[in-house]
Amino acid sequence: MVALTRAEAAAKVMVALDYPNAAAAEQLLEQINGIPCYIKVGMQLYYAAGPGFVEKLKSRGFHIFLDLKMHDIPNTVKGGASSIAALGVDMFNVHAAGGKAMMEAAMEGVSLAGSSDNRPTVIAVTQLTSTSQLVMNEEIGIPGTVEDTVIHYARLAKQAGLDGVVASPSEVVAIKAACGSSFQTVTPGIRPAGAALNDQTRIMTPGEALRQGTDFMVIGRPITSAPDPRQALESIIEELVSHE
Ligand SMILES: O=C(O)c1cc(=O)[nH]c(=O)n1[C@@H]1O[C@H](COP(=O)(O)O)[C@@H](O)[C@H]1O
Repeated sequence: MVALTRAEAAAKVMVALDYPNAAAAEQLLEQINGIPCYIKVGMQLYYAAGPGFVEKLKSRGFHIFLDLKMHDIPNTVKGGASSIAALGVDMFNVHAAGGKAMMEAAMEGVSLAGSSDNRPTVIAVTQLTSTSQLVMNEEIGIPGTVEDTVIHYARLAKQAGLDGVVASPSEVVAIKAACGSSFQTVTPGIRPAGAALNDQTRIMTPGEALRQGTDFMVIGRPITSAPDPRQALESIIEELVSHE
């Protein structure tokens, strides 16, 4: 595997700013100031701080993944995607479970918002990384293996014209085999060795995830709940740089 520079490793990490307000998010951004990682804004922060906060982060040069996981009828998702694309974020997501027509509508919404040259990357959530095989089969009612479901959703997302999927790192190799190496994989469920699992079930360490060939790793609490978030992020980057 080709060794990563520190900047390349940092650019693979998407720090999840799961905070209740802009002030708390700003505090974390201050702590990790100067580290060239991606920033993920999810529903907790977006619903509290709004589009203005996202635009502010963009104007300060951050790469933003806006994680609102849209899942609705195609017309509504088209409108939502158009509004998100107009914000100028770099990436956003929808749920693959909404189906192909819904995902195609998301792409249509993006094209309504502007030129295809600088459009956001659009990805589809497959099976949430908090979902175990048992829960998927017995509670949600989807038969088969999690990997089969993830691959089914990934193929559907590709057919709809999306750029990639959100999945667990354990599914990356199969996704790339099914959809091609340029089909992007964004993987939450990342836990450095010894870190608390919290509500995640399909997990891997940063180094293992890198070895699977993931494009981006979404990491929240292992950084944001650490006593020293900057040091936690630095040590994840170090693990990626030194991983063989
Ligand atoms: O779309 C996501 O980002 C996402 C999909 C998924 O399947 N699992 C998942 O954990 N996420 C997000 O990734 C982040 C993971 O956070 P931590 O579990 O704290 O590292 C959270 O912000 C989740 O909302």
